[in-house]
Amino acid sequence: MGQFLELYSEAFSIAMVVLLLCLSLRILYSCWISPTQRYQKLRRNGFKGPTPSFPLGNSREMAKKKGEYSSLGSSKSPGHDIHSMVFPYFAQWQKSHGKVFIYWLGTEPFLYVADPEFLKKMSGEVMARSWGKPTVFKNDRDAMFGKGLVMTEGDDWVRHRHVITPAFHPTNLKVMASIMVDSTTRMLDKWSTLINSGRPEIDIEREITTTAGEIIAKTSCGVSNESGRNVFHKLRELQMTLFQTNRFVGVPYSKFLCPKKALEAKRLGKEIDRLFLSIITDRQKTIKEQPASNDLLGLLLQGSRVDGRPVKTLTPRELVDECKTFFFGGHETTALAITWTLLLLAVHPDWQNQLRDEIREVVEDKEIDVSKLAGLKKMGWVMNEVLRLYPSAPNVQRQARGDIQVDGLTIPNGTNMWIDVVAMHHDPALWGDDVNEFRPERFKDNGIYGGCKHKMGYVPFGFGGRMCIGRNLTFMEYKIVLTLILSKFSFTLSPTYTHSPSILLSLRPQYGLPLIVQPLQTN
Ligand code: HEM
Repeated sequence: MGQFLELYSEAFSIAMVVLLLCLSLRILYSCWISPTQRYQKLRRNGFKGPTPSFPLGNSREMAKKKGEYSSLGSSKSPGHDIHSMVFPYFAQWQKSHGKVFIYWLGTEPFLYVADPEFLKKMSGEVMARSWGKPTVFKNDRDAMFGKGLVMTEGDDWVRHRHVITPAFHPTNLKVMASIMVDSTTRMLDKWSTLINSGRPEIDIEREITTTAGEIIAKTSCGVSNESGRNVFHKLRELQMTLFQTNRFVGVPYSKFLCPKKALEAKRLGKEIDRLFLSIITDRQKTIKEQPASNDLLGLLLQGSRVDGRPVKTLTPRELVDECKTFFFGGHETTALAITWTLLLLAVHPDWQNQLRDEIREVVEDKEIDVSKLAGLKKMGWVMNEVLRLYPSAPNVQRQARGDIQVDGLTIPNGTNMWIDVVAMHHDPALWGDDVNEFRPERFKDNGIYGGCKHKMGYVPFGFGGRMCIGRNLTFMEYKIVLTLILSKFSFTLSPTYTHSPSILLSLRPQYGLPLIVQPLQTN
């Protein structure tokens, strides 16, 4: 017996040593050998960039530059030259390495691209289904997007996009207009009450974000007030948890460096999944009895039934991820586009008046008729110009799923891409000397490219086959919300506003947007 125990403990010790050795080799490989090999391959291919240190890559330098900006960057008056405010490290590196270079988040190489011609050639080499999304972000944001459309790849992406695209058809979106009108009207009634009680200063960012959250809760999966608010709060909490202490993206095993954050994100993610799953199963149960509902989830559920029988499309688990994707991707981006618009209109009262005149002409003081929204041309230019100066989605990401050739250079398989939308939208070489001025009329005769010298230089909704699927929903919501606000109120910038655009996944005003709001004088 004693001999057996001795043999057993010897075998156990050997197994432990082998296990530790394997673990150390694995850590050594992921932290050192693999990144060094990739670094050398990129350099051999002619890609330069700031020198990384392992295992943090360039993250420390980025955090330092960001910190320097935070102590200097904000100002009282809104200047629109924001690239060096939001991405001070990229602005600095561009000076020494040009518009295409490699930088490192932890041990992950990122190809930085702010050159539209390079972007055109690179995207011309790859079909939409063959693009990947950076694995580091997929892992980091799993609780938020799961395997929803934003993060899927290959055949799965084709299937998801194929099933979801019809739901965003303008005919389906039209019936959502009344939800948008109702939610906005409720918000404006609240503004009237605030103004009447002597409080005309309103935090517009918070108001618009809440209303857009309510709109997306109803238009995406038909959830109204209480359950919608619940999901909305949980998603918001999750976003804060994930992005406020986001120092170690790309660093191997960084989950273990911030275990509290990782556990909290997991807990919130599971709670949100449970809420959505119960909404979806309830809807599936009632789909036979109830008439078709017109929200996105209802359309996806109807699409998955032919002659009353289910056909192979999206599973309940996949629908949960899509609902999360619509909910998150759909409300904040649109809310911020409206928020930045109200800032710009507050400092350009001439444009406030021009839009009001246009609304009077096109909508004629009647109830909003969706078919007339296309007639709000100037409002369209304003939206394009706002998304140029303050793109809600400040970057677009990809990952190479095979070697890509561009101008004789090889971008190796696995390289991540970071397309700097803010840089291209603020590049005087593409837009001219007035690049940092608010001039909506630049979109008047120049269509959706606004006179940009290169068609890939204006990409607020991304590019190629993976371009934003929700843009028509945004156009409609933007025009409805703005029409209702401008028809009732005028507004100016509050002296308490501090201009500090910053990134928390989306581009937002760091200290909110306080405006002084007044009811319009009726004649
Ligand atoms: C101002 C509003 C919006 C902006 C600026 C915006 C921006 C973007 C951008 C830049 C992308 C990435 C495109 C690419 O990778 O090339 C994207 C993708 C996506 N957006 Fe939007 N978006 C907005 C509104 C919406 C709305 C309202 C929804 C849905 C309700 C939505 C759902 C999605 C989805 C599902 C994708 C992934 C598409 C795919 O990979 O196939 N977005 N959006």
